[in-house]
Amino acid sequence: MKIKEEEIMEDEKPVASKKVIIDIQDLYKSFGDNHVLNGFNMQLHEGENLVVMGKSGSGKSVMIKCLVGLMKPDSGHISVMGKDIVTLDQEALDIIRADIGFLFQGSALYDSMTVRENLEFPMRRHKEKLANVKDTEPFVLEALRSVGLEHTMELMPAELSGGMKRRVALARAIILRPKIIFYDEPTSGLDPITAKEIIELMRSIQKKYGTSSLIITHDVDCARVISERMILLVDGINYAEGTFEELVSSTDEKVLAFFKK
Ligand SMILES: Nc1ncnc2c1ncn2[C@@H]1O[C@H](COP(=O)(O)OP(=O)(O)OP(=O)(O)O)[C@@H](O)[C@H]1O
Repeated sequence: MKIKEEEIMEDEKPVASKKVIIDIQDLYKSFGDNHVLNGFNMQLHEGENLVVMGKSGSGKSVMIKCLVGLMKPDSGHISVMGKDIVTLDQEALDIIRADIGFLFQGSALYDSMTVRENLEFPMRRHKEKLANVKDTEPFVLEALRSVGLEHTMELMPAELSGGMKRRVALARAIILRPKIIFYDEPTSGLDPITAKEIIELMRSIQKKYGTSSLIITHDVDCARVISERMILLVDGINYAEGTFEELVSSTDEKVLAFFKK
């Protein structure tokens, strides 16, 4: 039986046929003689979990900074949700950033603020996105509920375990209902069981909110479970791309080096 394209549900479409939400073309960035990005390319599709792996110092943070407009590339094209990041002014960048959730390495909660205040922080920063919202509490509660921590609203970060802090940071990343989430080493510093719980939460959040995720990780187990596609950043380029299974069965030494424990 022949199925018409429009009969295929959006989330059943193969990744490559989904809409591109981030497009990086031919990105170059050097610091003096240190040529960090040498023509890097990357596409993130709507609803996709894309893992980028690269060894320490390979330029992952530089790439993310260029992506959110914190750093200007030497050359190349970066489009996020259809907007040309390199040419946007501050105000336009802020509007784009309100649609991006960040889970920073090590959670990065403000120690002097309660869980509630930590979650309210991005809401205050991006007031324009929530112009009609008078009461922040339903947002805070819903985000905390998504990570199973609604009872921690009035606690201080010091009263939480490492895994709970990471969950609160995840709740903060989704509070503005972003279209894209950047995860920077989401499982670093966690024991394997807690790391697994965080990965499960990332999956459930993607299902619930339909977000697209860009995940920077060194954690091979995390990459295996979460990625639909992977890009290996080596020598400043997207050296290899494919599913976990495709890359792990590669015969290329530089590719295999990522999967050796
Ligand atoms: N502002 C800067 N000025 C000069 N050099 C920089 C700057 N930012 C980054 N670099 C250099 O760019 C290279 C890539 O750094 P980057 O932080 O992107 O690596 P990374 O892949 O994120 O590493 P890690 O996994 O350790 O966080 C490094 O050699 C770093 O010294």
